[in-house]
Amino acid sequence: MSSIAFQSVFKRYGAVDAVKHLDLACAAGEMLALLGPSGCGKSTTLKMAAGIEQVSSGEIWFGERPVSRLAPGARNIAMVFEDYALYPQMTVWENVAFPLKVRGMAGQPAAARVGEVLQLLGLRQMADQSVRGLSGGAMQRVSIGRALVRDPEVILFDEPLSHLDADQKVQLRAEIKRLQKLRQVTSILVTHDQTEAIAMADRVAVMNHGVLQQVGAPQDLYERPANLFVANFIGEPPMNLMKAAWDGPRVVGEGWAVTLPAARRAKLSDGAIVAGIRPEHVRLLPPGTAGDAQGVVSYREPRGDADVLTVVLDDAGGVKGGRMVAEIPGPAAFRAGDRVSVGLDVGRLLVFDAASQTNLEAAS
Ligand SMILES: Nc1ncnc2c1ncn2[C@@H]1O[C@H](COP(=O)(O)OP(=O)(O)OP(=O)(O)O)[C@@H](O)[C@H]1O
Repeated sequence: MSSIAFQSVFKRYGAVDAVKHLDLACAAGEMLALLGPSGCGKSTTLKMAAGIEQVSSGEIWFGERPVSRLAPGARNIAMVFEDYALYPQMTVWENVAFPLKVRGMAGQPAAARVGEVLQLLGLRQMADQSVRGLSGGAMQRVSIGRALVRDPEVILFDEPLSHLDADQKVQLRAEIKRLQKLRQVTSILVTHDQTEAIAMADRVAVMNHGVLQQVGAPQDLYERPANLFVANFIGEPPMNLMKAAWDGPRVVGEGWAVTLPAARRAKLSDGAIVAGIRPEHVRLLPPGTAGDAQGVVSYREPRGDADVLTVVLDDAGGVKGGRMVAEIPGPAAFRAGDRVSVGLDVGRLLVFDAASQTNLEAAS
């Protein structure tokens, strides 16, 4: 297995800069997810690794080997596509055996490899079936088998779960992760679905408008987003991001205020800020209880084990109250129209620079 590194990679389509100065590495045996909204450049990045698209400038390395000028066939990669790309007239066995056949591998060694991969994927019983009648999940397992069978250096997964039902998604997500770890195959996964990226990848690279925003372990992105884009993109319901200002050690927002510990405040520069707090770090208390804000519940969305409540804060200090979303264990004691006191977990409050949009503490 080899590592993959994108070194100052740039891709331009006419006037469109699809990927801008990408520096990103995926370690040998790691699964790295490329995550971002439609048009952010994640598919283009994957296609450049595959050799389907050429880089405009920069280099892609597989281990010590520069590959950006190599044809796809010379890169020793396998791809798993969202639409499975199987040969419909062939059986499960024939589809998985195909990459070996085109490389001239036949007889007992090929049969043993195909058999082992089918076993690994729980496809042994279906070996002689045509792939035509299979469920989406089974078809995708066949296509994963076809990718694994020849021990590629790298597997590139392009939205592999996007056509599957919710329960098949969950199953296959775990299956892909298990196989990837078992075989220690370096993998890049492209997805627009944060749940998928977080569940499957060792690290997640978040892109927007062709620019890498942050790369890190899922928990890092969740707890220490580098900027407002990542803060807003990761997490559901999204983080509360609220215009705020400094008043000494106090962060004052629209209808709320908290005091930061002196040591923390001392490290943060002055200037216009945006404060961020995740809904699960907002507490709702009975009205009149001391809190960081007071307000009225405007909307309650039950989510089974948790409820998501939107609170319209009271005006304070001559400033119109803003909105805040809280996620609390369900069923919540509060309903739309109830007055509440709002408590913020100040240790979890993030402070972003309003102009540069960067997390002031992640940057320091
Ligand atoms: N072949 C092409 N010719 C011209 N522009 C392209 C081409 N392929 C992609 N682009 C443009 O490059 C940008 C990045 O596209 P890309 O497909 O990589 O994004 P993406 O994040 O994978 O989005 P999606 O999930 O919708 O595929 C977009 O603005 C897109 O319109």
